[in-house]
Amino acid sequence: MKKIAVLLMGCGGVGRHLLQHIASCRSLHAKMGVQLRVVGVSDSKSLVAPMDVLKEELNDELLSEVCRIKSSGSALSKLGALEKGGYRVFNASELSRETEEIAKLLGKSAGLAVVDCSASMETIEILIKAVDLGCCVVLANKKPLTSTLEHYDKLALHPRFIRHESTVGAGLPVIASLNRIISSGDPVNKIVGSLSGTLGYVMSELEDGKPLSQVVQAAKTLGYTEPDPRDDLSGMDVARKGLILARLLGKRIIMDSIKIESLYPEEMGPGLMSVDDFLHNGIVKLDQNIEERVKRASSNGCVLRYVCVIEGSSVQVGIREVPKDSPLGRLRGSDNIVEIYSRCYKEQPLVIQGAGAGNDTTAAGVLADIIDLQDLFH
Ligand SMILES: NC(=O)C1=CN([C@@H]2O[C@H](COP(=O)(O)OP(=O)(O)OC[C@H]3O[C@@H](n4cnc5c(N)ncnc54)[C@H](OP(=O)(O)O)[C@@H]3O)[C@@H](O)[C@H]2O)C=CC1
Ligand SMILES: N[C@@H](CC=O)C(=O)O
Repeated sequence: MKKIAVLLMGCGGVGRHLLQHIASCRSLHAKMGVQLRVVGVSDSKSLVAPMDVLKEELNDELLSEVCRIKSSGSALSKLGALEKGGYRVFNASELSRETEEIAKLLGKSAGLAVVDCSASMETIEILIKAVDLGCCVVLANKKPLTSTLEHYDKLALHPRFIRHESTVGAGLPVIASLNRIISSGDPVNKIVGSLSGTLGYVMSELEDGKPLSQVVQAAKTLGYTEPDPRDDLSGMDVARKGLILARLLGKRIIMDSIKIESLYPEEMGPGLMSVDDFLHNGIVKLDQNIEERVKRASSNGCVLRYVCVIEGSSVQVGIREVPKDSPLGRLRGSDNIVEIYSRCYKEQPLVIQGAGAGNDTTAAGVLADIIDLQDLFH
């Protein structure tokens, strides 16, 4: 049986679903000859790990307790250090050092998949160290790959050791499809897509006459939004996905070069308003303007979609009026659509479409990525 050791950073909606999927797929994975050993779970302030990561793992009962504690809104540290329970809890000041320690112990020997299901910039350093120590990395978090080109190059140094399918299109096989096209030498000329589950859902609900403030709240409850929904509404999350795809195509682009259209004004930005204040008081002020835009588009036989276009060395993201009866216009709910134009897919693009957000599908994408690494483990 091949054993894949997994260290999970981030135990929010996606991370918890991943742990649940790992536990519920035990017998399926056993039939495939693979066993996942969870040797660490961290949130923003603590890390829980077995006493001896070389021989032990966090059992499913403990993982279920981790999920219960985190879904109740508590910190992982609530688990307490019950040494006789066979695990240890490290605090915030020990978090990075102990994560690195586990990477050192396992990276070059049995192997380790360091999985980033946080939404943090702070994981970049530890991910780079993990790569240096021979670990594999699996990302749902888009921030590491959309940081500086220097960080990107370090993370993507060994392409066989990195998987990040869920960073674009959640569980949809966008990255895998693009990698196949790239490795066949088929030049990609253009990618057009609706890459945000949140904005797709928001735009199609607005068509049904619902106010923006209400549908954004619903998207958050459904697990589609980023922890701060302004990351979606600013277009930043889509820009990150566009940048990840463009960099995969070999384009040396940085975030500042991307033209991004925001759905809210600067004075409602993160530095100036809390998330709660924005959701309860700020966003209602935007209802009328977007309602008028939706009506204007409708009178032209169109609907609004938040579109990403990658062509040449340019990435642009913003609202477009598209015909109701077009592939983009027919998109409903949190579905994403990605059209890839290349030499082989010239007149008719390769189209990938389906659920593009949600904790379940995103975690499924992460799990498939981990299993895809199995040939690197013994
Ligand atoms: N939901 C979706 O549809 C999709 C999400 N993603 C990506 O998945 C990621 C997770 O999203 P989601 O689960 O909704 O986010 P949540 O906010 O629910 O969870 C984030 C988790 O990360 C933890 N965290 C923060 N900083 C660190 C750190 N330095 N080290 C370890 N853990 C840390 C948080 O800890 P604490 O609990 O202490 O705050 C929290 O447990 C995001 O990057 C998102 O962009 C990608 C595709 C689709
Ligand atoms: N917030 C994102 C989640 C997936 O990346 C989205 O809405 O698409």
